[in-house]
Amino acid sequence: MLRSCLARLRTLGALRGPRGGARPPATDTGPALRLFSSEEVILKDYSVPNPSWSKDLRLLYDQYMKKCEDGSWKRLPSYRDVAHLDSKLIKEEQMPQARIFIRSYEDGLGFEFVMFHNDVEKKTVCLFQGGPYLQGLSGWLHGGAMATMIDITSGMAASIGERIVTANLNIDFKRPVPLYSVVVINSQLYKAEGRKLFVSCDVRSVDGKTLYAEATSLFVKLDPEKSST
Ligand SMILES: CCCCCCCCCC(=O)SCCNC(=O)CCNC(=O)[C@H](O)C(C)(C)COP(=O)(O)OP(=O)(O)OC[C@H]1O[C@@H](n2cnc3c(N)ncnc32)[C@H](O)[C@@H]1OP(=O)(O)O
Repeated sequence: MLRSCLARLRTLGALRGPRGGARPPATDTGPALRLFSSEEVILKDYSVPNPSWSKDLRLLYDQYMKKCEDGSWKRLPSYRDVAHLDSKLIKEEQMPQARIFIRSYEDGLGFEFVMFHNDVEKKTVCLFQGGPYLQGLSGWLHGGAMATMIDITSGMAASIGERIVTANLNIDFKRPVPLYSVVVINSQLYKAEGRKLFVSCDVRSVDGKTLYAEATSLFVKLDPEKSST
């Protein structure tokens, strides 16, 4: 039953959620996507403010929500469980505990972020605050955590709603990122060539003055004719 409902929602695009639009109601848990009124399946959208968000993150969030008002930018909702439900690669009943790892920490401990997408400019911006469980060297964010966020943000710039994978990711780490600080990840699709999507990305401080990292990446659209396993 759930599978058929999800398939229907996928067709309607509902699982990708309300991209942008009206500002979500400010609640402790954030707005939820109710799949069916008759079923207890509610997906919580995590890309809205929670009490762990710093002032910097909230201010930037408000600035980008303003940019959404004319429709040029859309806030991208983010769910904990949707990817595996929405994937044709695995069967959800085989991996009931699977979750998206960047959403698997409790509020404030891991990856706090929200993404905004501009479809005309092919840009995705991620406002990211790294929590204490992402520590690498003392007091700094682990480079792998940064790489994860660069990957996901670049992937969104490459293609929203299509089945793509990262084929190649090159990162120059320029400065260590202090734990708990907010950074702005700017990514842009600059070339599409057949199934290949090329994205550039940089990571900067909130004031834009500090360049933390630069990256380029290649995403490849999965070929439905080929087996991915
Ligand atoms: C909805 C938005 C989602 C946003 C988030 C997305 C982020 C996802 C983050 C991930 O964690 S993805 C998981 C990590 N990545 C993988 O597991 C990918 C594993 N690799 C593969 O599955 C395959 O190698 C791949 C699909 C990338 C390519 O295999 P295919 O057999 O489909 O294609 P093929 O090998 O024919 O390559 C297609 C083109 O890409 C090129 N290519 C593939 N891999 C490349 C590579 N590594 N470097 C450069 N070019 C590469 C390849 O040369 C070729 O170019 P041409 O068309 O010009 O001939």
